Amino acid sequence: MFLMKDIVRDGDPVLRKQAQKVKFPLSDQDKKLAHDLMEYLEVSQDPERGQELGLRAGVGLAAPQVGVSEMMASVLVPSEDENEKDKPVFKDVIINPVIVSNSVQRGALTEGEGCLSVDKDIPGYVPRAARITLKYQDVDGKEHQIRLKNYPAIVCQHEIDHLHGTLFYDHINKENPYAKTDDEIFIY
Ligand SMILES: OCN(O)CCCc1ccccc1
Ligand code: NI
Repeated sequence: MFLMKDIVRDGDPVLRKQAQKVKFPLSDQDKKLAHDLMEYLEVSQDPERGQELGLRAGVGLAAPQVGVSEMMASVLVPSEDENEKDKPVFKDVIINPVIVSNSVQRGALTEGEGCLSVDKDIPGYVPRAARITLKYQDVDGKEHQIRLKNYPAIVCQHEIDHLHGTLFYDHINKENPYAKTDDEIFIY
């Protein structure tokens, strides 16, 4: 079980490295990593258990954030309404993910982004592709190619950035953090 003490913070070089492709079939170590990356999200999103363990809630967690420079990240975007808890909008461990295409249209979260590896709040819009076509392998090595939009698309781009050594604030406009072009959509 990962705890906050296991999460690498900004400044550690592992967060700025290009992660290595994961080989299949997964080693026992990689199987455990995939499980633990998803377990963190599930527990951190459970109010009682998350609080009890002092976890910052997260909708994604990339292997480099726990010091493992491999192309693997968990994503768990819960459904908006509470009583649909067991039907998340997107839930999977994405391995060797590739964004095969993205919309010209950009999108950003109105409240900006945060990161479990960045302790301070960094305000500003994080412009991303509004829609993406994502190709990845799951823990069984099965290839998936899916189209994502809105929050799941934003989260997956945030996680895939981690695998290439990019952090969310790298995308924030230095001159005007809230600069927006007219065709940008805003989510949430
Ligand atoms: O890398 C994931 N982690 O730092 C948790 C935060 C995830 C996240 C937060 C806001 C927008 C997109 C993704
Ligand atoms: Ni992050």
